[in-house]
Amino acid sequence: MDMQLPPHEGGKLTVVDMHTGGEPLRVILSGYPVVKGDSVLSKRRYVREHLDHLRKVLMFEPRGHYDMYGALIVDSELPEADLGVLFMHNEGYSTMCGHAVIALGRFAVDYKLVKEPQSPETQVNIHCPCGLVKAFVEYSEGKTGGVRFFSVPAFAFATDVTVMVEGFGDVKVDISYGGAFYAFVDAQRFGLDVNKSRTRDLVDAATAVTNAVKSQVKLHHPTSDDLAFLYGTILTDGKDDYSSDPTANVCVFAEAQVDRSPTGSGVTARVALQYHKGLIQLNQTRIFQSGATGSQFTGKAVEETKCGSFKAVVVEVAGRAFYTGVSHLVQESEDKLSAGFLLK
Ligand SMILES: O=C(O)[C@H]1NCC[C@@H]1O
Repeated sequence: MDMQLPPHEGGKLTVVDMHTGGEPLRVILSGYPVVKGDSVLSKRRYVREHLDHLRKVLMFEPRGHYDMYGALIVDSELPEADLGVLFMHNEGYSTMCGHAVIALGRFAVDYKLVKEPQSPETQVNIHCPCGLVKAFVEYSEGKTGGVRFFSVPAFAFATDVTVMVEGFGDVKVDISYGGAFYAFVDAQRFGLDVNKSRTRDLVDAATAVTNAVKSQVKLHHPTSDDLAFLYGTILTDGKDDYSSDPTANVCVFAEAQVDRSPTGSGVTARVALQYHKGLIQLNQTRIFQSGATGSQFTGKAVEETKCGSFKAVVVEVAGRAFYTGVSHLVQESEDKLSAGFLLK
């Protein structure tokens, strides 16, 4: 059978699809216009202002879905970076994405974005909007495997902040930064269990918290205003004291989007919070499990540092990504739904 598409007009984008712990990553291979801007952060602003229609083509139905996630590889202004990246999701463009870094580490080695791969690990420096993230990709006999990465400086922004959450009253939240800002709350506060409750109930509670924090707490980041926004809320099982057992969480980010993975930037922020509270020591590894799929990442604080006046830590996160396919996405000019749509 002929596997070519019949003749058609309109744009064509080629993508490689992957997943990390169940969370999708659609890596754009070709067909995306040149992104203007002299820094990764200014490129992020450029795509938001000029090319947002392509995010909808790539992320939304009928080619994607409500919870789709994407990565656009761009040039970086940092000499030590092997690649720059912009992340995209159902609402816009994030500043950090750990599950994507784990997938992109493999992708960069497999698609030869780094010079000579080294065994047992190949280093890939990925310039994310939040800063330079160093990833180490297992590499043996021509095959890539698991990936660990070192985060940008991560810090507890505020703990035990009381916010008024619609439908739930006063709720105490912690706010922490792991390349993006998250609010953290024990799911028990809402009578929920991150491993067992219906996803819809977890989403409703987390979204109410996100809305409350966004309207009641002013965030700031020492290096850039572009980083000073709340990306989402992470509901946890409350098991923050050190244990060799896994601790579970569910991350609801962007426009009520649910992460299937344990959330790399969320693990980073949660480790920074646990370290700040004296619940874990440097180099004590914890296992973080997704309440959504049961997939796991490990995380540990490896070094104390500073971010502006905040006491911060560098966090190492590790996980594994897999390829799921390669696709040519086309837009037929007569297709009225071609621009993309979402069902809420
Ligand atoms: O792993 C992460 O950090 C990301 N996954 C989706 C939401 C976050 O950006």
